Amino acid sequence: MISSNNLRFAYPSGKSFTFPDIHCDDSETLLILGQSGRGKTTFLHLLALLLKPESGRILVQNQDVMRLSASETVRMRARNMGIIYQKPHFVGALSVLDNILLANYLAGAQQDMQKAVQLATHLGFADHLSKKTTQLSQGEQQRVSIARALMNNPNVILADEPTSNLDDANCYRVIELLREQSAAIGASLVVVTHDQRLKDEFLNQVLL
Ligand SMILES: Nc1ncnc2c1ncn2[C@@H]1O[C@H](COP(=O)(O)OP(=O)(O)OP(=O)(O)O)[C@@H](O)[C@H]1O
Repeated sequence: MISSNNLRFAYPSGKSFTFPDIHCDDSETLLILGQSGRGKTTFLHLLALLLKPESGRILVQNQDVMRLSASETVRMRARNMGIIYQKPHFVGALSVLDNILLANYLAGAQQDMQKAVQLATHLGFADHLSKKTTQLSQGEQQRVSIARALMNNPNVILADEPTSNLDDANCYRVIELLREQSAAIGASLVVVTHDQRLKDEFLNQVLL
């Protein structure tokens, strides 16, 4: 589960935000909708513990993560959170497979080749595992991002605009995969987006 209360944040430039409280239980989904510039990525980066709020509280698996030290925060993120960034941030020199296995390495876990191949097969890019990520289409890269985010069976999956550059067919396919995969491991799935196509796809929604 993940929840936030009274989160406030300000960039050094002065732009400041007060975010609505959210709560997403294990196996539940939450859509955070907002137009461009409303602070969706900022909110997701706060939930992902990549930014520190001015005030407020974030609970992950009922643990107050604001109390963690810097190294505990890094460990908590790597082991318990699967993050699908707006831009995938792959390591260009590595193969698709090694980019996925990197998630295990960063979490200090054993590399699970079998799981990587299983996910790639399920997500439909097993034929591309030895390619470089730049050789893949945007839709394929999005699916690689999802596989990477799932490698450590996270408690929480956070996805930033996972469908924004995809055509309708790929948009619904990616959302279905995200929902299906997070349900399979009992994770909370939080999606931030401006993509109005997702409005009817999620029961729980918050507007920014
Ligand atoms: N590092 C930063 N320093 C200063 N201001 C920033 C920084 N990052 C974002 N902002 C500002 O904060 C506001 C919200 O940005 P954010 O990326 O969170 O919005 P968003 O809703 O995700 O937008 P989009 O849908 O266009 O990606 C914008 O006005 C942006 O210019």
